[in-house]
Amino acid sequence: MICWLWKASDMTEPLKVALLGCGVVGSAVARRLHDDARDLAARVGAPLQITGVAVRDITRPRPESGVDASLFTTDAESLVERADLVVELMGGIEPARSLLLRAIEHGASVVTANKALLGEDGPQLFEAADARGVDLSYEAAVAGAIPLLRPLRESLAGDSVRRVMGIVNGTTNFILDKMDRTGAALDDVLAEAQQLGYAEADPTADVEGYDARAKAAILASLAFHTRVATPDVYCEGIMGVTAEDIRAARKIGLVVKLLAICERTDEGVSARVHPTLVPRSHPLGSVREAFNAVFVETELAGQLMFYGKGAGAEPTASAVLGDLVQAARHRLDGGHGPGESAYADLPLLPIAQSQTSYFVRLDVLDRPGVLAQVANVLGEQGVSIESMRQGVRRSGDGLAMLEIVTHRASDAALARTVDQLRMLDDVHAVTSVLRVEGM
Ligand SMILES: NC(=O)C1=CN([C@@H]2O[C@H](COP(=O)(O)OP(=O)(O)OC[C@H]3O[C@@H](n4cnc5c(N)ncnc54)[C@H](O)[C@@H]3O)[C@@H](O)[C@H]2O)C=CC1
Ligand SMILES: N[C@@H](CC=O)C(=O)O
Ligand code: NA
Repeated sequence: MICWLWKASDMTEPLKVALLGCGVVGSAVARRLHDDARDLAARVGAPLQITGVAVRDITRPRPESGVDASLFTTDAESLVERADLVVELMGGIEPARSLLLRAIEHGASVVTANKALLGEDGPQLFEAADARGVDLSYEAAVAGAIPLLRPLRESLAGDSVRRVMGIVNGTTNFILDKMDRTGAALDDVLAEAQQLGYAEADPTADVEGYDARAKAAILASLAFHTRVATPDVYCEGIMGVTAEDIRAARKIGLVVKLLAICERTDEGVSARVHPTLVPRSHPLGSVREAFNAVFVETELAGQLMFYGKGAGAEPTASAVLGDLVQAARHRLDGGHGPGESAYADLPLLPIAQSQTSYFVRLDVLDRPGVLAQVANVLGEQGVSIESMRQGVRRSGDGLAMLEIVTHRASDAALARTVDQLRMLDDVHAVTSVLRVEGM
């Protein structure tokens, strides 16, 4: 027999929850608030009552959300003024920012999954939440369901993070993984990712790396106690990754992943997002489909790995609801969680100072002395060669293909090297330059 410890008489007044947006994630959150109301109330100590859901069109039926049609409204402003807890799942910058600020001003704790907004305007929102003494929580904004931000904010608060490196965009991982396994074209795979609900409404944010860039800004800010905004993050998306790059990488045991890499060195902190080659044997190399995985390296804990679903309605709803329950508990206790921590204020380093290995592919004239010329250019720039391999092109055009993997070098040295290689008469084209990590 199931014995419920919770009784209606134990409960305080319901906490009023306003939901902003009822799309992929919003409707999954609403559905769980409805279906799991009893459990959630027992965990919080008070029922969570949806008092309204802001949508653009109240006439559209949304049976999947389980929300009573009378609760849909287009008047988001007055909805947030009456709420104890506001969950923003509209996405975009405006009106999400104004609505969250308005909610905070009226004393509500807020939960959001909106990395675009946090990456752009996190400090303004944090300052408002700190000043009002309310929670601003956003676990779903980075790596969806994976508990990652709370560990960085709370569990690792006594440690020093040196590096955060991972796959934080499910759509691009889905695309790159599918291209790797099937040789399919990027556009076909993207359409599938959109159908599965992984891609942003405008998938440019995924494929150009902007989504991962905003997440990298959030991660670097939390990890290094330093404000890092989206424009501070170097960003290259996956649109330039060709089937040929993927095939060439496969031949030498590497796989292409879009990585967000946040590092702390003696000089400062850096954050970058770019397609990266990693060994197939590396834990990030075996992350499939839309899964996310993030490595965190700290001084005391050493290496930690976080893995799970970074996108999709229900996984994202899990993180949103976790934040909501925590904010509701704080509300009942009269306290709030940690606010922004940016005390370290470390210098932000340009991409030119980043150190990594590189994979460079060239089409060269197939004649004696070419290898020596190429090796000479790398040597002059202080870029050391890890391996060099020559392949034959099938086209019979007198060209050979040269693939070089370097040891770690600065981005600036590599850029100079590529410029010099392009100037050699025997180099027909530099067809690919990709960074390599985890070797
Ligand atoms: N879909 C996913 O897997 C994940 C999404 N997120 C984030 O969650 C948020 C929501 O994403 P989705 O649910 O996927 O987007 P969506 O596009 O499915 O849903 C957003 C909803 O908000 C509504 N909306 C937009 N502006 C509005 C306004 N001014 N007033 C009323 N309603 C408005 C839209 O009509 C739409 O129904 C975004 O910030 C996104 O970045 C975060 C992690 C994963
Ligand atoms: N479009 C994003 C959704 C989650 O943030 C992704 O693909 O990871
Ligand atoms: Na998360």
